[in-house]
Amino acid sequence: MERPSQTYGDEESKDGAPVCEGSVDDLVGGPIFLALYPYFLKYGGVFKLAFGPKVFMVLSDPVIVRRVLKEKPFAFSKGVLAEILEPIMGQGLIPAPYAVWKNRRRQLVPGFHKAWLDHMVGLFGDCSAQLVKNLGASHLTLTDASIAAGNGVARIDMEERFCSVSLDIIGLAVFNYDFGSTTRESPIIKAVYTCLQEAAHRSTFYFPYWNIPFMCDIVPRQREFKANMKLINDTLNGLITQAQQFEGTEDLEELQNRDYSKVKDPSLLRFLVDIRGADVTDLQLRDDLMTMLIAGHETTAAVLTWCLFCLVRDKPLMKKVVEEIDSVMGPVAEEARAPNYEEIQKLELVRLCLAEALRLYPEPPILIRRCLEDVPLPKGAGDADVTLIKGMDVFISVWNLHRHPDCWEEPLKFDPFRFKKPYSNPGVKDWAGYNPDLISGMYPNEVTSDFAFVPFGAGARKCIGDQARSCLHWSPYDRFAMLEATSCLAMTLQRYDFELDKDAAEVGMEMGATIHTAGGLPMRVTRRK
Ligand code: HEM
Repeated sequence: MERPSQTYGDEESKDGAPVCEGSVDDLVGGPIFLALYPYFLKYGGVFKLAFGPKVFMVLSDPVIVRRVLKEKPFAFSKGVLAEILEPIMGQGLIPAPYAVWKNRRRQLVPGFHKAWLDHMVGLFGDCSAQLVKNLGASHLTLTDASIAAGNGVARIDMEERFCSVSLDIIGLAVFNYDFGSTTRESPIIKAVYTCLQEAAHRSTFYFPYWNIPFMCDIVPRQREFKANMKLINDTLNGLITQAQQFEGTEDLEELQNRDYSKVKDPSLLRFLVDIRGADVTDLQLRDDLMTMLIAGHETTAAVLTWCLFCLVRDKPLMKKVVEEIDSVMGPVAEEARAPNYEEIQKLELVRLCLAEALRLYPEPPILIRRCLEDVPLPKGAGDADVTLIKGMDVFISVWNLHRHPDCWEEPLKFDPFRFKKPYSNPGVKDWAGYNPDLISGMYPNEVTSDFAFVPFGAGARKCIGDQARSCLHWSPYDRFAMLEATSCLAMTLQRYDFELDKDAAEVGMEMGATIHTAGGLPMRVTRRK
């Protein structure tokens, strides 16, 4: 990426980073990660964004991201993100400070062990089968004549469907609670969504008015937030109390080797109650569960939605994907059939398409940190000597990194086959490039790409839904999120053909807007013959 020298910082700052004065129109008119992309192209992989009283360091270079996530993970807190999420997730794993995080992570990771994930593959299949069945039932909204003729076309918002199925999965997996959201609307689901919207609202406000005690009682949206949080907390506390009524074993090896097909409650909550040390409070358990619920469903729904969006716009690629599904799972049958663990391993192209969707449309698109100490940065693709100063707020733009013109050939093109070819660029100092030989298991990651591809984060605080080494007998395929997404996408595409229903949706999404702002993903759905 070539930058004219005069644009390399309008003004040098004490930390050595080029300074970019953000324009109000750019930064408040849409999602901030989109506004940062043109600034990245102009200022490079590290620059300081000054916007009114706020200042953020924006990082979009693989070598620099490696320093922050992998080499110095404990030199940073979650900063602004922790402040926004604390009222919802408390001291859950995502916002938790290091001292709390280290104990909780040690307790939670063994829960994602092989025997449990094997069992989860069955759960992914059951919930996706419900989705597939409901897509079929959607034909009932058409006239009887068109159904009878067997050529009914249903118009369905697939983003909403994928959100429902991933919510049902996470509810059952984490606390054995059936949201049943693919079939009905429940007050608890509404409460969860309203709280998430409130978190998004708070992230755009400069003054945290909700921290003023009486404001929570007089501002209607804050009153609603309080009521919703009470509903969620009462439900989670009820589930924790219920789980505690049964005596379980505390032996980790025994727990990790049990036959889950014979276990009445196979949830993560049950595991945590069985294994928990005397020092873990009910409040900490609640925070952990709430964090899983939020972290584990919209992310998966987003990758499924974007992947389907990209595939419907590339018919030859879609054909190849469907051929792979048919060859691995057999021809379309009357009843939807879920892929088993071995079949998911064979669905390579499906997985690479999901990975490519995560590259182009990462969720979350930005990772937020605050420096707890001064951290000097390597140069990467730039030539400035930059130090992150203690107290500084940092945005790691995964969006920019995944579209970095120095790290990817044709970065804006949806091409899952790119992950099969090596790529290197000596212009990015100390970057080892992309090496497909390093793929072990499901799909490329930060190791394969030397930190140019980090959809699940990296280092100590990497996503727990992408954690493979959770027990003695682990396999590189033991990754909750990708097993779930692969199973769900394969089952959906095995049964239905999809076409985008509205030009408007296409235009909105093409601009990179979030799916929500583009009005979901309206699709015309027809049953495959
Ligand atoms: C495709 C799906 C998913 C994506 C793209 C994704 C992405 C991420 C990313 C980027 C992070 C790192 C955040 C940071 O460094 O600031 C993260 C953390 C986390 N994710 Fe996921 N996630 C997914 C699915 C899941 C699932 C299914 C679960 C739970 C079952 C989960 C639970 C968590 C937790 C607990 C953390 C915090 C880890 C820690 O700080 O130790 N995620 N996720």
